Amino acid sequence: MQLLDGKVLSQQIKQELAAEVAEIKSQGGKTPHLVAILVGTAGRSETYVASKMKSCEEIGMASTLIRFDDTVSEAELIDAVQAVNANPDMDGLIVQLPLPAHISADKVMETIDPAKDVDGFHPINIGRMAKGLPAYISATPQGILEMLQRYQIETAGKHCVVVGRSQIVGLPMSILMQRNTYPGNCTVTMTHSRTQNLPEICRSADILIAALGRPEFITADMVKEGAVVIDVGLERVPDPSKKSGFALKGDVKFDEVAPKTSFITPVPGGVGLMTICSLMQNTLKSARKEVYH
Ligand SMILES: NC(=O)C1=CN([C@@H]2O[C@H](COP(=O)(O)OP(=O)(O)OC[C@H]3O[C@@H](n4cnc5c(N)ncnc54)[C@H](OP(=O)(O)O)[C@@H]3O)[C@@H](O)[C@H]2O)C=CC1
Ligand SMILES: Nc1nc(=O)c2c([nH]1)NC[C@@H]1CN(c3ccc(C(=O)N[C@@H](CCC(=O)O)C(=O)O)cc3)C=[N+]21
Repeated sequence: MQLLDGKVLSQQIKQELAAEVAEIKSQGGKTPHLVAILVGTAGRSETYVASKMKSCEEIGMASTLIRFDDTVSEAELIDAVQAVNANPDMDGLIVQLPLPAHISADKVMETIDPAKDVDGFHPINIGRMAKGLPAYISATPQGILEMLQRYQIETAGKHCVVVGRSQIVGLPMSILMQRNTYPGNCTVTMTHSRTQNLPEICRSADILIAALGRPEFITADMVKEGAVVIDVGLERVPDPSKKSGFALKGDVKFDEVAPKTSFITPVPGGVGLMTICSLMQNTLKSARKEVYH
């Protein structure tokens, strides 16, 4: 078993990004700039956004956090998105999810200029990604591809099982793994809560990607000997032995699954850190006008 180590990789990627940002600045170019819109203070959104902003700082990128109370109206939020769209100094925009129930996330996402949509959530980017055209790829799936690539994991012809069909993880992941490029060329099975015989399907996976949000759902009996296991899940579960009162758990029961695998991502320290790197990579691409000209 080898760890797919998000800490090591994200440090490496941040160093590469820092060098690229420094080069742009030394040539008198504009500093790449990521903007995050955060609504309310609920859940872990605040922590994640803070971590994104801090990572930007570390690599010399500019970042702006725009905060709203959770009573903000959809129209006000859309105005804020349009102001970022119109500001040539700002290269990338993320609107942290989830949004309060009275706001349509789809409507807000569709308002983001696809050329600044570094999360890759806009229908235009999802469509372009599916067609294999230049696009911003959703940050978490892109981070997973980067992991597979940097650990040189063979994917062609393998059976990849994706558990979960969310628009931000499972769906784009399943599309990406079947594309005719590396990493890809897999035979993909996409599963969800209505799937029958899930344990059996998981057991036939050479590459198993768990993104369902059910702590420790994937147990050893669901994993083939030698499989590559990618754990996207990240949930808080009560743990009185911890000072904070909770522990972070993935969708995979790590201790019993890890010994059976060839490669596995830890939680924390895996996919989450790669997600943040993808956002910064995409912001740099936007500043360079690499995806949209
Ligand atoms: N590390 C990172 O960067 C990120 C981590 N996450 C984490 O990943 C997890 C998933 O997030 P997200 O994709 O947004 O989740 P969603 O809740 O949007 O989607 C969950 C998916 O899993 C499916 N599902 C739920 N229960 C089961 C089950 N028992 N068997 C099979 N499928 C099931 C659902 O099926 P159905 O469609 O039928 O309801 C749904 O498609 C969460 O723990 C989240 O915190 C998310 C984003 C980024
Ligand atoms: N518009 C939008 N874009 C997102 O990219 C987005 C989002 N909304 N909503 C929520 C999910 C979740 N997400 C994570 C980011 C970082 C970690 C991360 O840094 N994880 C670390 C630390 C975990 C911790 O200590 O809490 C780790 O796994 O080691 C995790 C999860 C981005 N998301």
